[in-house]
Amino acid sequence: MRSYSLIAPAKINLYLEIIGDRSDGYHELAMILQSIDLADQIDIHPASTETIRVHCNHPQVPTDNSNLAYRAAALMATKFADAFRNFGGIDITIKKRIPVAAGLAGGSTNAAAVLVGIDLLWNLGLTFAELEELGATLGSDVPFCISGGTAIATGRGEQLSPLPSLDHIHIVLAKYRSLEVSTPWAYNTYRQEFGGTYIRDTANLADRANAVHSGEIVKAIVNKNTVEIAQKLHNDLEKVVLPAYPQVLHLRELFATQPGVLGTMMSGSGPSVFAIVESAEQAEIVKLKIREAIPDQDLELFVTRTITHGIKIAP
Ligand SMILES: C[C@](O)(CO)[C@H](O)COP(=O)(O)OP(=O)(O)OC[C@H]1O[C@@H](n2ccc(N)nc2=O)[C@H](O)[C@@H]1O
Ligand SMILES: Nc1ncnc2c1ncn2[C@@H]1O[C@H](COP(=O)(O)OP(=O)(O)OP(=O)(O)O)[C@@H](O)[C@H]1O
Repeated sequence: MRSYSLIAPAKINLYLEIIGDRSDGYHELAMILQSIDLADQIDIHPASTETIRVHCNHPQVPTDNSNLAYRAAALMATKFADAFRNFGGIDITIKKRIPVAAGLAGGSTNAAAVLVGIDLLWNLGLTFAELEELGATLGSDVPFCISGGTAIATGRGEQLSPLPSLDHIHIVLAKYRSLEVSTPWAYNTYRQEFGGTYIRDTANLADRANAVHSGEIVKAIVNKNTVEIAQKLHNDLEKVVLPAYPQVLHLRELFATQPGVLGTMMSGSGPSVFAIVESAEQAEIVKLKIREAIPDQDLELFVTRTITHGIKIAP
């Protein structure tokens, strides 16, 4: 039986609006998610015994059953128990390049790759819709990570509507290695501070979230107007993360003053911050300028770009 090597790209949030409280404890969201060319590699090998094993080159990533990739494999083993028995175990190796706990969906994209990889390994022939439904049980960002590209995400982030893809928009991305922001903390703090302004009627929640379809940033994406997209970036979670993490606020302000930067925003629940930049050359210059201003090697800097795909087989 063959092995599969998969590319699992990170995502950034071009837009994240918190609409209100849901009865299941999650928040109703209106988001625009975008895949970027910063990716982990996931190798999936068949194993001789009925076990699931995860290996990872990153010390902060657990390899036990708390790893999201492990949980994806366990889900497939339970749902497709006959195939698990017939084909045997699964050995997963994660080559981590995506910064961990960064708001870039690192764990989610690993889980997405495992779902796609096991579907191939066991010849299950699942559709994207079926894989997304399985992915939604693992985490809100997992369904998007499967197909990737550019998409509106509503509900708790799992309801997707594809947008025209944005290729080759130049991005500079920064993250302090030692800084982690917990996603539950970010949402819970937002609820405590801004919960008073929430809409609580369920029908209304979905209507409000769907208003993003006719929003200005979507028009800018449809028109492929990078300058306008950069001006319309938005993330409600900045309201709680920036005041609590002065280093992130500083990064955000530093990016905003660099020549060639069209717009800047925190991604997801942070703490990574990205900037949309005019050209590949400008991106290298911005990266250099940020490094000059913050020589601390704890700050990781990446030049990347938007891409049009999610999980794919490595060339
Ligand atoms: C911040 C984002 O990454 C933006 O894309 C996502 O909203 C979070 O996606 P994720 O990490 O896949 O999130 P999940 O694993 O589903 O949820 C983690 C925690 O975030 C909070 N959460 C998440 C999604 C959502 N719509 N409302 C929430 O309140 C909940 O406290 C939940 O327990
Ligand atoms: N495969 C994995 N890759 C990275 N982290 C993982 C993985 N599985 C579990 N984790 C744990 O999940 C935590 C969050 O890491 P992750 O990189 O997924 O965050 P994130 O990018 O903020 O996710 P999101 O944007 O979906 O909220 C880490 O602290 C780590 O311990």
